[in-house]
Amino acid sequence: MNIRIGNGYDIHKLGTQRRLILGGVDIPHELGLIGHSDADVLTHAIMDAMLGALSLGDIGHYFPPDDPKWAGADSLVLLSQVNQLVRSQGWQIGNIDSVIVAERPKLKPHINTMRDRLSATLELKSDQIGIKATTNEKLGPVGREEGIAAYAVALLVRD
Ligand SMILES: Nc1ccn([C@@H]2O[C@H](COP(=O)(O)O)[C@@H](O)[C@H]2O)c(=O)n1
Ligand SMILES: C[C@@]1(CO)OP(=O)(O)OP(=O)(O)OC[C@H]1O
Repeated sequence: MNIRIGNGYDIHKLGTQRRLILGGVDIPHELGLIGHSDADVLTHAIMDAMLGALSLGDIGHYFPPDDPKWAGADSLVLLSQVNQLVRSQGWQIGNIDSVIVAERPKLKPHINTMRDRLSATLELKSDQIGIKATTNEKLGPVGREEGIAAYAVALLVRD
């Protein structure tokens, strides 16, 4: 059995007139994440963890932020493409774990929906995806609600 591990990180600024999408879930909040795509930091961190596990580069390589094709992109569509890439090389996902760092809003009520969306996209059982939320205890840019960050690790396995 071959095993590979990867990690991913992303952060986006918060602003008005934007939706807050995390793990493919549209979360009601007065601020949303700013980006070229839908700025779903959790999904971006997970993609980078999967790519990193196989030394396949990062999401900017596959979905360049200056390519108009990805303007407003649904990150779950991009995640599906990364999933196909990983599986096409004979790898399966053992599990993914992640943490979202956000001062507000309270994410706990949305975590299971995020796990359902992500596991459906990745063809996994929802218990193969861990998602936690924590505040940054009001410290730094995330603590000042200037942005939201996410970290992820992915374990890939192959016979
Ligand atoms: N945006 C967030 C942040 C945190 N939570 C939940 O609250 C718990 C305590 O967070 P601390 O940062 O104060 O340690 C955390 O374990 C999460 O369950 C949340 O739902 N949304
Ligand atoms: C997926 C992409 C596509 O533009 O999303 P962005 O919203 O630009 O987000 P970022 O995490 O800065 O870079 C990744 C990009 O490849």
